[in-house]
Amino acid sequence: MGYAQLVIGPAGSGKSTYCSSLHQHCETLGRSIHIVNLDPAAENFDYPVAVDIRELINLEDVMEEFGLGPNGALMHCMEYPLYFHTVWTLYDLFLLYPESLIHIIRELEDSLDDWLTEELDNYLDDDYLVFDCPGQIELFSHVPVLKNFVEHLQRKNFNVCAVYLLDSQFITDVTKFISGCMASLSAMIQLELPHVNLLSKMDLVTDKRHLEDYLTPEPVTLLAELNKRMGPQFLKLNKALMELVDEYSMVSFIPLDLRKETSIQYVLAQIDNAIQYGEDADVKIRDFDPEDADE
Ligand SMILES: Nc1nc2c(ncn2[C@@H]2O[C@H](COP(=O)(O)OP(=O)(O)OP(=O)(O)O)[C@@H](O)[C@H]2O)c(=O)[nH]1
Ligand SMILES: [Mg+2]
Repeated sequence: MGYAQLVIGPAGSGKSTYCSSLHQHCETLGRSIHIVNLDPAAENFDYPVAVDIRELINLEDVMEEFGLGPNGALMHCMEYPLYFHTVWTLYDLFLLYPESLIHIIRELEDSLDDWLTEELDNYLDDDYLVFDCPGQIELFSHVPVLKNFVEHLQRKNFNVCAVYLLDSQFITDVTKFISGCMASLSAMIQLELPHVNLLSKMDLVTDKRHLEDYLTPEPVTLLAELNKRMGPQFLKLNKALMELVDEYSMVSFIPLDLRKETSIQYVLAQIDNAIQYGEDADVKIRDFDPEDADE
C-alpha cells in the first residue's frame, strides 16, 4: 500500500512552501517522504524533487509550440488572486482562463498516464508521496486531469488524501473566504477523496479573535457577514450558498503555522489518519502482542 497527499489550492496559497516544510519535518523524524512536482510552470524549489513533471512538459515548450506569449499563462496565474474577489469571480475566472493553460492540461492528460506509469513504478509499497500541484483552479474543479490522475494512483494501490490550502489572508474578507470554500467544495466533489482543508500562513494572522468563525464556519454567521458586505440583490444567492456549505457540512479548516513544529505535526497526523497511514504498522505490532502470545 502506498500513501499520497495531493496538495491543491489557489495560486500562491503556500502549497510549495508547505511541501518543503513537510519534507524538513519528516527528515527530522527520520521518516521518508518524496515530493513530486506537478507544476509545469514551477521555477525553483526548496525541497528535493523526487519526480518532476517539467521533464514531461514545461511552460516554455507550450508557449513555443502554440505561439503564445509569456503574458498568456503566467500573467493570468499571477493575477489570479486579484480576480478572486466575490463569489461571481469564480465564474468569471472560468471565462477568462488563458488558452495556454488549457493546452498544458490537454497535453498532460494525453501523456500523464504513460509518464506516471514509468516514474511512479519506482515508488510502491510503503512509499509516501506528496504531490505539489499547480494553483489553477480548473485542475481540481472541472477538468478531469487530476481526477484521472487520482484514479491512476488508486489503481496502483495508493491511499490518497486531498490537502487543500487556503491563504489565511482570505479570512480578512468574507466574500473571498466563501470563494475559497466553494473551490474547496468543488475539489471535494470532483476528486471524491478524503479531504483536509488547511488555513495556511497563520503567522500572518495577528487578530485571532474571529478565527474560530472561519476554522469551523457557522453558516448563519457567515451569511450575516456576507449580507452585510453585499448588496440586497445577493440575499437569495447568499442564502443558497450558505445552505450548500451547511448541507455538505464538510468545510472546516485546520490552521497551519509553519513556524511551529507542533502545527506541522498535528496537520500531518490528521492527514495520516485520513489515509490510514501507520495503521498497517499497528496491525503488525499487534500481531506480536505478548498478551495474545500468552493465550
Ligand atoms: N508569511 C508566510 N508566507 C508564506 C507561507 N507559505 C508561503 N508563503 C509565501 O507565499 C508565497 C507563495 O508561496 P508558494 O509556496 O510558492 O505558494 P504556491 O501555492 O506553491 O503557489 P503556486 O505554485 O504559484 O500556486 C511565497 O512568497 C511564500 O514565501 C507562510 O506560512 N507564511
Ligand atoms: Mg507552487
